[in-house]
Amino acid sequence: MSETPTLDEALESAAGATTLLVATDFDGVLAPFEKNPLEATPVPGTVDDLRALAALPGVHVAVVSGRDLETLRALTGIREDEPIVLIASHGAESSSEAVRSAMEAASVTAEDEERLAVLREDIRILLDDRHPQAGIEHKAAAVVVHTRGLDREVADAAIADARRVALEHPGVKVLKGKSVLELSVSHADKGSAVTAYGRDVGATARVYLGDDVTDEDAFMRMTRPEDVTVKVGSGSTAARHRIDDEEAAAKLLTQLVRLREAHAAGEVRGETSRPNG
Ligand SMILES: O=P(O)(O)OC[C@H]1O[C@H](O[C@H]2O[C@H](CO)[C@@H](O)[C@H](O)[C@H]2O)[C@H](O)[C@@H](O)[C@@H]1O
Repeated sequence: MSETPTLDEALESAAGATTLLVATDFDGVLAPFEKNPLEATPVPGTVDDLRALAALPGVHVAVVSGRDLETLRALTGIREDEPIVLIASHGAESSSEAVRSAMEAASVTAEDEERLAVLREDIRILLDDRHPQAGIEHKAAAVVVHTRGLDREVADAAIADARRVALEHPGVKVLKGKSVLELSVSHADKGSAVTAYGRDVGATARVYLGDDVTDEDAFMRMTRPEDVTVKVGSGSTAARHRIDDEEAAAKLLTQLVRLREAHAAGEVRGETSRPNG
């Protein structure tokens, strides 16, 4: 293998790890963007590939998202009794007890909820009065202003005004995503949450796919030689690898299933596994 492995080489190596964590973002990775956030649908086959990975020995799977837990469960169709962990609200919510416990210090307090209620109302008034074309999304720990599909000037004005409103609310974190401005009272981040899950399962290699600025927290925390960080789409990134789009992400997951199945079959036949675990 060359000093800087190609993505194929890195995946081949990670697939042979004793304990592999596969974690993926939702919007812009598993699911292409839609104007209506509730219409985002995973690329066909991707959730089944996650299920196939989770069924293989020594593989742990997580979907990591800015969505809240209830919405993420509904959009992925991943049931509570399935062995796939959901990490939602950028790490503030999770189906994993270990992740919840690790993120306790960042959990939303009663005071945060009061702050969020006032903020929701101020954002609603702003959009009603000045930006009726912008959309609003309410999440457990955040309110989100949506501008997908709007003219650039209209979108920029809505985002700038929402930022100004946020400044009037101390303790509110502002996250600029793709055609969204998220105003959150949670101080969790995807990097802390997903690495907590990796520690809990004893991952010896971690694969993470993400497309947005909030995924950079995960990319920056996954810097062991065995880690495979993959940025989906354009934009600056701390990830080691890049692929084009959600279709390429779907192919990568299928490739990972095949590679891990091959390693598992090799072990059953008594072949020596790769020495990276
Ligand atoms: O962490 P993610 O899973 O990537 O979630 C980030 C945000 O995704 C959603 O917004 C994005 O997808 C929408 C549906 O396709 C699209 O309309 C919007 O323009 C995108 O930014 C979601 O609505 C946000 O709450 C998430 O934080």
